[in-house]
Amino acid sequence: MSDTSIQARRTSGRISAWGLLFNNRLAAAGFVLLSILLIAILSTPWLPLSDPDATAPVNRLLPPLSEGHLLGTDQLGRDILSRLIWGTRVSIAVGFAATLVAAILGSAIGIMSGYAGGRTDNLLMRGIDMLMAFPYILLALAIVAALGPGLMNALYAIAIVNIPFFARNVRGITIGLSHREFVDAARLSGKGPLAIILSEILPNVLPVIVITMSTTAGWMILETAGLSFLGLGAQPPQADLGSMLGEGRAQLFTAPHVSIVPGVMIFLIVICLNLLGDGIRDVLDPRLKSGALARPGPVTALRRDRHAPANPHPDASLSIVGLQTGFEQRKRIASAVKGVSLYVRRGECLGLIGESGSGKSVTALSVMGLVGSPPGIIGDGAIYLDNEDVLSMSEARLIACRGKRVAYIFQDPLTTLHPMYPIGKQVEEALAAHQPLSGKDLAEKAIALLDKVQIPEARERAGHYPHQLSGGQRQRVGIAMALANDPDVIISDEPTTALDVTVQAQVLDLLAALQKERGMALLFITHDFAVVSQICDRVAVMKDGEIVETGPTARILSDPQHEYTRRLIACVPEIGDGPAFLPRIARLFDAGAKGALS
Ligand SMILES: Nc1ncnc2c1ncn2[C@@H]1O[C@H](COP(=O)(O)OP(=O)(O)OP(=O)(O)O)[C@@H](O)[C@H]1O
Repeated sequence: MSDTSIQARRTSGRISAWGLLFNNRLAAAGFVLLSILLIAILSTPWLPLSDPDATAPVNRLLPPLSEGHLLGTDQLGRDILSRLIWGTRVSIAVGFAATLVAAILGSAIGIMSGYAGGRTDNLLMRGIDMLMAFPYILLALAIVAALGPGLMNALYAIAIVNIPFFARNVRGITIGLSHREFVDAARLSGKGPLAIILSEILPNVLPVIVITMSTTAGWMILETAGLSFLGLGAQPPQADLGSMLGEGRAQLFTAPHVSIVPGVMIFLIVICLNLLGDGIRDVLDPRLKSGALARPGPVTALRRDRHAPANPHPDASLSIVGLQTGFEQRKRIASAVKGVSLYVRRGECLGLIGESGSGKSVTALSVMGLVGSPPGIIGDGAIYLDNEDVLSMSEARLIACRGKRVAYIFQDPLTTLHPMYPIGKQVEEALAAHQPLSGKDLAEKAIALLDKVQIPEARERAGHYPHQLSGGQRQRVGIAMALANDPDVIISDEPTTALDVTVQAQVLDLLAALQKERGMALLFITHDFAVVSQICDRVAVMKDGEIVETGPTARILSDPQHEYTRRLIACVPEIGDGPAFLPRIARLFDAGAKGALS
């Protein structure tokens, strides 16, 4: 099934959500078992069960499978099956109600606290801290002791002790959300705090609340059973799973079934809820489903039947031949790179240009096995570094090549630099990964590198954190880290896209100068022909996972052969274009679309 059809089915309604849920077999098993249980407890009044509270001393402690008593009887001769089903009904109702109360109150406190901040946050969170300062079961006992034993009071106690859990979770997420741009945009549009909370914050925290509820409901049922077990919840003769367990305790050795039966039921309910909770989390978080949050393997997975074509450019620093990389989606593989071949020689800069989603980054990441697996997989082709087949290297050797023979510079250094370490330390780390340096030598070399990439007052700046630098300076740090081990190949993935034009020009000049000075091969990914013309010797144009045209930059610019290349070049505005620029682009793309349809 394709990406879009999963997405379409997901947004079109419940079928896709059910499909995703049932894709997780354990969650599906939990769902089916729980549904059977819910149907049984909802139809309890109409089931042919004997009175759960009717005692019959002559029939006391009958074993399971006795006549008329499928699960036997307890110490007062009451039918265990009947008490079990009535008791499960009570336990689930109390557990779910407590979960709902805790979720509503806890989430409301969390959202208010996280959104308002300041004194409100302080006040609410100190209250929550006080609740958390007691061991929760002691707190529940104290609440029941104050309110008096009984199921309703047990429900209040369990709900209250679980409020902090929801409040803390939701507050953390709300703090993150309330500083996001879409919330600022809502403020600017004139929405009040309540409207922002309801329309912007709540929809974003709701999946987290539902996930937390589904994973804590089992706990709440256990806690309710615990209070009843201690005689503080359900009061005789009413049955719930905890009180049945407590009553069976005295017969644990003479008639173990009296306590084993409710014990097994508690176990089943809790395990089913937890499995279902995992499934719900998968449904609500598409990243989990696609494996994007799974811990990726150290190198991209390779298809076993991959065939490695010979290297047509053995003299090139980097040569990619017929590379195919895709992403596993359920039972099929969605191709992102479909047989790409390119090469870069020493001292040369190759521009890889194409529109968003054409597969440039996946091609670049495939070189060092950095496409996350799952779901990424290299299906075919070969990658040669100085004529050595990278995809046949051992995992350890490939990892050792990262940063040493091939280094990357990414688009947004604010996301790739560690926010908690000074930049000097981060450059030192890049150096120490491949060089036996330490102490002062390491620090001096890091400062020299920062100086090399023209960070002003490098010695002082080395102690600064990424957030204290401008975008251009951060990208210079990224370049310094890439240069740290004198790699043969640098792959830079849209390194200037996040920068304004003047800083972009400075960073490009720096990169070009360093590349020529050190004789490195540079694979420069961009979607901007203006940038290509400034820095690249040759250019490869990529569209829909394939290279459609390649050649020297000057030739491609003056005489593009492919329609798509022409359109990309036309996207570069020229001085004097004026208002005619946008209609010209629109006409070109209309013509392209018609061509594609005909
Ligand atoms: N983890 C993933 N799972 C599934 N598909 C993915 C994943 N990562 C990338 N893709 C798909 O691979 C294709 C190529 O993506 P890629 O990031 O290489 O594009 P790009 O040309 O670098 O675009 P941009 O210029 O926007 O960065 C896209 O269709 C994208 O949806």
